[in-house]
Amino acid sequence: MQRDLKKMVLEANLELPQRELVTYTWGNVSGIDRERGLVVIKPSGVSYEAMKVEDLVVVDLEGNQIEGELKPSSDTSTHLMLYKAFSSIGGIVHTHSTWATIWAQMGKSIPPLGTTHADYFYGDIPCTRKMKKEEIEAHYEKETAALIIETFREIDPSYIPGVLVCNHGPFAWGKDAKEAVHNAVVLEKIAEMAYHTVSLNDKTPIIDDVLLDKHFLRKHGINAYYGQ
Ligand SMILES: O=C(CO)[C@@H](O)[C@@H](O)COP(=O)(O)O
Repeated sequence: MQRDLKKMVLEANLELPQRELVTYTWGNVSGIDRERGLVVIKPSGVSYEAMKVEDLVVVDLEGNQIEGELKPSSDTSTHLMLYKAFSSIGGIVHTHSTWATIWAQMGKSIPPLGTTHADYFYGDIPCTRKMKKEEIEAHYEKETAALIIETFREIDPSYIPGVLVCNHGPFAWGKDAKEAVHNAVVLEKIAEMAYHTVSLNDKTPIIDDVLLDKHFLRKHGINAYYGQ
């Protein structure tokens, strides 16, 4: 497995505590080598402070362990199903970051209330429906992915690079593990600002489509002109 992919996935995992998106061993980041059909993911339950590149686990898209001595993240099945369903993504992160988890526990999608949101998410950051008892009792991690895929039936994941799993927490993604964590950091900041905005004025207007278009498309559209 390419060492540079492993290095990126390690650095992305280490950024979770650095950005205060996780506590203890919560959360996980993976990255995919689509040419080889292999995924690098964090080992389960290992402290970030002690994590080394050789601790990372490599699995194929069926979940067979290809490299690594440790057990892969307990959320590995969720990551694998999302890679299969969303062909445009190259990295996935799951956290229990405080403000995004508050919205997930409320079971509420985050509406676009400002241009910060519009710069990264082309509309609501959706919250999934509640998971049914029988789904929880089945293969929980696969059912979590199925819930996200169901929520994105009509949504292009490259326009909305994140989701809130009801009663659980956020997942975010990007073209690679580094961008997935960037989107997770932004999702958390948007969740915090939206929470306070709605607390101050629960009738706060969502932004007009024209402003949503302006901000999202100047960064992500075919005629994007943001940055160098
Ligand atoms: O969300 C959860 C559990 O719901 C995970 O973030 C957390 O337990 C981390 O698990 P792993 O260490 O990745 O197996």
